[in-house]
Amino acid sequence: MLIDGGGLLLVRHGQSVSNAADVFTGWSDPPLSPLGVAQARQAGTLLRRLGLRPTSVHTSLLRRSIATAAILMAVLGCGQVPVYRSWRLNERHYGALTGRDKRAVAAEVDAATFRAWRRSYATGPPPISEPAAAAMYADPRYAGLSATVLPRAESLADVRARTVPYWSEVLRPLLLAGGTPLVVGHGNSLRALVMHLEGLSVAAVEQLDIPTAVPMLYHLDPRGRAVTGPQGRYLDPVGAAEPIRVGPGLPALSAADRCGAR
Ligand SMILES: O=C(O)[C@H](O)COP(=O)(O)O
Repeated sequence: MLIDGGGLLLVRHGQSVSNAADVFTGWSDPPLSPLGVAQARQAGTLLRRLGLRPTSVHTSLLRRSIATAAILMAVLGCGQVPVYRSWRLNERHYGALTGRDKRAVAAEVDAATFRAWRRSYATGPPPISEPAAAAMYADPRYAGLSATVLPRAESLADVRARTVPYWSEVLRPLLLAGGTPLVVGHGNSLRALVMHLEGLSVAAVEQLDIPTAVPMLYHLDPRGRAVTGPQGRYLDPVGAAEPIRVGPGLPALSAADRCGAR
């Protein structure tokens, strides 16, 4: 099956070593796990089979996003396209939970608090300490940013406030110009974007989990609103429903599956 035209492609990075270890990750910066690398390749293979060619790539400042984008684009073999990195696409800042084992945290607090920290719209986790924040933001990648945009913890509402401008000021204009921007984001930065694009209620977004490395595609309708195609939110709905996606998934590409072949 090939999909005509382009659109906005969103994909969560492949599994990181912290995801594999069930550790709160947020703005910490672990690499992809071997499974995450395989998932990124699989996502690239799917886009290639569907004939979808990103015209620009948008990542967070975190290497699991940057590496997933690089692997995926290498599989696509579409040559060089502009690549943009933005703190606005970073994962939700998990505050004092960053680096902590999720099961250990779950054992310390009641289930409602644990769920609120992970999935609620308005409640953020407890903030990271001042020294831990200072150490995190000493990293050169954050050097050009004002202290006012560097969080110590974020709710999903906070994440929405920083991701929606990236949609309206960067992604939407690219779509209107006929481009196919690819965003490689994170579980919660993508929940926030999907909430905005689909007009989800707070109750609906609190139920939403975004799987690793399953591409989503949105088009603009004649009124300029983001809509999904007939396949729904995910280009691989079966893969999206699997608790953990494991390769090989799709068969190897043949020479006929060259970038842009119809
Ligand atoms: O930052 C993290 O720990 C993950 O990217 C998302 O974790 P969550 O599913 O607990 O929000």
